Amino acid sequence: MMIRFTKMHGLGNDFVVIDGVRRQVRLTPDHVRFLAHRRLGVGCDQVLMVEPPTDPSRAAFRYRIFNADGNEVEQCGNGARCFAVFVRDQGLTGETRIPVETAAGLITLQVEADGQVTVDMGPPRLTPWEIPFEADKAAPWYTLMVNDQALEIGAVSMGNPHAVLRVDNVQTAEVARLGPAIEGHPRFPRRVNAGFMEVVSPTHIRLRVYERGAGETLACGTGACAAVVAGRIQGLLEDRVNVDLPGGRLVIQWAGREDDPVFMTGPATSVFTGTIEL
Ligand SMILES: N[C@@H](CCC[C@H](N)C(=O)O)C(=O)O
Repeated sequence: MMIRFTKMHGLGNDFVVIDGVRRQVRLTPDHVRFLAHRRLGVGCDQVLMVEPPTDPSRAAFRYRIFNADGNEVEQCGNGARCFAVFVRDQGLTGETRIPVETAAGLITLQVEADGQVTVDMGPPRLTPWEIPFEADKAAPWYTLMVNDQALEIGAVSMGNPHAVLRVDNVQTAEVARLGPAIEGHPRFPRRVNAGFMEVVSPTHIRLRVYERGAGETLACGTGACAAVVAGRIQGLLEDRVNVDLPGGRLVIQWAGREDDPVFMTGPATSVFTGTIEL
């Protein structure tokens, strides 16, 4: 099967985006791994599939997310912004406010006048069973034993699971060593995205994320939201925070109550389009 795709990125977190609205496309895990392969395929951190909604009264689209390892996952913040630009560029909608179904629930995107996209990611989920994370009750931080090392982590779901570790300096953080060990830690039964957060001030953090199923990426939107939520719960951050990732800056806002939605603002870029045989 020959498919058309658009290569996009959000601050360097890159995607192969496929229109599954005009033509039904069924992707297997092997297809995803091939598309994501940086030598044999197109190359990306995630494959995004845009589809018709299951409930047209709530949203015009559903968008699905597949990690480079072939697994389908619940949520992707940078992907959401790229999805919004994709459906407009493809002429699938002329709206600037776009509600969309994801595996983690409905989220709403707003395309701003300057081309940036603000996403209402919904409220964070903090109870351990919702993340999912093995712990007796919700707490601002937990001690996680990793290779005989006790790490203090925050645990947050933004629809997908995140562990957030505070570090003194993101540049020297042991992302390559600790990232895979946290990702596959047995207390996270569905594995986890591992964020390494340096708090510069109450309104500014630096962040690197070792993503579940993709490895370290240049940016992670849900990771930025989770880091701000974890930092705010720990009393370190204010309600509007600039998050500097290796690929650039996101602005994250969270008023701080458990049912308050998290808002993420940042860019989304189209790089090229192509066709590929699956
Ligand atoms: N890059 C994404 C997150 C993609 C999914 C993640 N790797 C997971 O497995 O949950 C983002 O920008 O949020």
